[in-house]
Amino acid sequence: MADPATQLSQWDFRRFERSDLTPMLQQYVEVKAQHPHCLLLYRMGDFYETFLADAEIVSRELEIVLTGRQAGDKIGRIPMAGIPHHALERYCAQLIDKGYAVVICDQVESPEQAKERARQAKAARRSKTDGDAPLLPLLLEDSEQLTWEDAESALVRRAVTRVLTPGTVLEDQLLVGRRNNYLAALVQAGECWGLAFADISTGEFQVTQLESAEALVQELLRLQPAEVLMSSDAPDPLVLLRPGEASSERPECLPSQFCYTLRPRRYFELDEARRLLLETFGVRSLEGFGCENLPLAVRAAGGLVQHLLETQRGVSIPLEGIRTYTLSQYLILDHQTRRNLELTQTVRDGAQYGSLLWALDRTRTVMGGRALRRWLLQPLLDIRAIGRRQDSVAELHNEGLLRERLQRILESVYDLERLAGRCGSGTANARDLVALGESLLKLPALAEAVAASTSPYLKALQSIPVELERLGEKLRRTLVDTPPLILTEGGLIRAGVHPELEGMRRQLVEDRDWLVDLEARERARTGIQTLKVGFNKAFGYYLSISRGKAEKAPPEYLRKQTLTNEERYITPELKERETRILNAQQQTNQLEYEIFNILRQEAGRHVSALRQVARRVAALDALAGLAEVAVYHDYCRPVLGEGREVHIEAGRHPVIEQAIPAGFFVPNDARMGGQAEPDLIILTGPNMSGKSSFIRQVALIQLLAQVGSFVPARKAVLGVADRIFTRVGAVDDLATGQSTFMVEMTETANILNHATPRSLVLLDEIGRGTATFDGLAIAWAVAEYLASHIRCRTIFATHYHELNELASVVSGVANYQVTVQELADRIVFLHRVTPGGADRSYGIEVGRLAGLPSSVVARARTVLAQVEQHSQIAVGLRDSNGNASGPTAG
Ligand SMILES: Nc1ncnc2c1ncn2[C@@H]1O[C@H](COP(=O)(O)OP(=O)(O)OP(=O)(O)O)[C@@H](O)[C@H]1O
Repeated sequence: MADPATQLSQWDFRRFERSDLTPMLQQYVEVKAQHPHCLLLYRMGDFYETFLADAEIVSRELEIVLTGRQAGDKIGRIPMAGIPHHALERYCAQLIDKGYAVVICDQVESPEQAKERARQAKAARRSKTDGDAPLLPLLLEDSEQLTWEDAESALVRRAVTRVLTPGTVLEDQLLVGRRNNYLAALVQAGECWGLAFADISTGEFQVTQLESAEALVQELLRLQPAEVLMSSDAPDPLVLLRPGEASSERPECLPSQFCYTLRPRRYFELDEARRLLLETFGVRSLEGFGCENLPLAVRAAGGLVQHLLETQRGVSIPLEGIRTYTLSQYLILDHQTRRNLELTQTVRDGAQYGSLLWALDRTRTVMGGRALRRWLLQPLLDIRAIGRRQDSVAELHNEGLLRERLQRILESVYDLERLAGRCGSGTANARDLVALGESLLKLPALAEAVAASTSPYLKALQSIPVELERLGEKLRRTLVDTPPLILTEGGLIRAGVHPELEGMRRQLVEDRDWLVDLEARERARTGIQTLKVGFNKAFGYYLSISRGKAEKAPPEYLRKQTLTNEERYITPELKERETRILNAQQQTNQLEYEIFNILRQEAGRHVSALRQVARRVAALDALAGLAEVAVYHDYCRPVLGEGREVHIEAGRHPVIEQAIPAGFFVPNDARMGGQAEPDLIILTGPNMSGKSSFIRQVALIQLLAQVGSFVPARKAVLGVADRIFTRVGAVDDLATGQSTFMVEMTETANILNHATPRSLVLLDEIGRGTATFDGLAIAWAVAEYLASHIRCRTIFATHYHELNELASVVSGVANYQVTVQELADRIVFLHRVTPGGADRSYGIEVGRLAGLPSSVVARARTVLAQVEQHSQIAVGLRDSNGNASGPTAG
């Protein structure tokens, strides 16, 4: 059998005999052994150090210098890389972003405490043994010579204080403000899956059960979780599969682009999961959460909570109750559709600029930004819920001054949702509490502004819980405006807040004044005008006299240090005062920290109320932004009904119209799905005329309407759609090794298998990825199937003009074209959609515009003329009388 040790990398910690390592590295390896798959950041003074293989990874990933450290006589130097403690969050953010889990091991006592402990231990040993133990040849953390045993006990005690995995971070710097950070957990049983996901920074926690791996993958792609937990036979320590990492543990159906964490199966057992959930939420049954009878969902949720317990290390689990949902509550958008419609990022470069979110996001708070993003990715089906959002957009649209007033207030509201979470988990720092206080103090102004409002989302903010106002006031009253980040060095609490603190501070001032006076007193007494009082870390306060005057130093001055130009002295009186000052300073800092802690706990007790208000503020912000866009870009309120019609008058593409100069966008109508109207539109037109833009525009208007937004049109009456499907463009899916055409056909098959009469289907150039005749044949058959079998509303953009024949064969099909104007030497794109079919593509014209050499353009024209002359494609679909033949009945 292969020796497992030989498979370990050169610097794997498991290769080393612990007793060969220095005491400090033994301590390190002990901690590392409990977290073998995580990067261990080990606090040493002002640095977090990494050693061995971790050091190599960290230095490579963070581009920091790889140094070395002596690890013991037998081992020699080992790799080491460190980051300054104040930059911890920034560097952790980078590591987590790259899919690593990071364990923070902190010093839990000061070096002085450790030394004192060691001295006592040494004294105790001395009194027990006769002779001295052999002395260590090197000087360790102290100037005293120590034995190995002493050195071990002199080691500063350290403990793991945090385990950071991509889905369990709470720190501001580790999160993206305008995006949720989801931790997901999966449980599989046959075809079915349980899915739980939570954003622990905002407290959101949802569960569902899904009937196929395909549905699960679509949900994962919507959520884009930072980390996915999976039950496995893996051992207890965390095993993280970084994005793209191959592993037999991950079922093939799951996309490799996420970071997966393997957890033992017992975390996901039903009884254990249920028990943990009941205990965590302090309830007697899961019925209130709606998941009592959804065992897979419960198991996933239990595994998720168990993971949090392990990574949060005693920090209370900052989750609200569980919300159970089903996919059928929302408009279903598959991943391809969200991608094709460029809802949150563009296909070309993945940027937000140029996406629908970019065009619509006028939010003033990051939580408003998160809400809008969620809404766009998950539009609604319930007309009443949509109506509530529309009513609020309408009020904010009509009341411009009110909207502007609200938005001005929102500009100074911080991320209440996440601040609340950090208070609840006890991880908030003083700046967080100041931001929380400032934000809370804005709420009364919001409430006052909406006092007379009538729409639901505005009315929800009319009354602010009085305890939150009081909390805001208290925070402002107690904390200084810009407190330091470090909580234990004072400077947090305002003057005049706490009588005991005041007394201590007064005493400190008096003692310091005594020092200032001391300088004058001693100068007068000794007659040395250059005498000064100074301070340094090594030996505290001292009196300094220039070398020339040193002989005049009084006898009670004890020389402590000689420098080139000065002598430094101490006196018993000075030392006594110094001890007093340092003790007083420490006690003051400690008291400040205690006052801060009590305040933080008090804020933490309001976490639920804070989050509820935060969610309302976020929704108001998102709606105000939608209203602003509606005003500035002249959107209308769509009328939504239970019917199937898509009636859009003078519709525009919300993104393109903002990207091109004002007034250049040509509005177009769309009418389908109503009485005596087509269900399927065949849209032809030259290249570059605007076919793709038109079909996307129809989809986006439908989607925006179901988000509750106004839409870019003069008028819109729309039936609620259950799904929107798009099949657009041709992109190789290199990741899964599928060809362009295979991807196209897979997506088309998905549409044909899942579309219903209530769906809206947008197809762009089906069949283009294969030989012309095959492509045309497939396009024809697909269009025919959609029109005559599924009868969903479809727009089918194509260059196959032959498809225009379909309208005369199948009822409910109509032809539209995007028109161009043909001038003597060029064509002008009118971007106007009109009834009728185009018979030319002007592809060669577009090639000429794009700069093809003129000889190639001329040759293409000749070839086209010949091909057209001999083409019989459409003829084959006609019967002997010249009529188009219909689909076979079936
Ligand atoms: N209604 C419109 N008003 C103004 N400009 C438009 C309009 N529709 C489209 N455009 C502009 O025309 C360009 C081409 O549009 P689009 O890509 O939709 O054409 P297409 O007909 O799908 O072309 P192809 O067949 O080559 O894919 C777009 O980049 C857009 O800027």
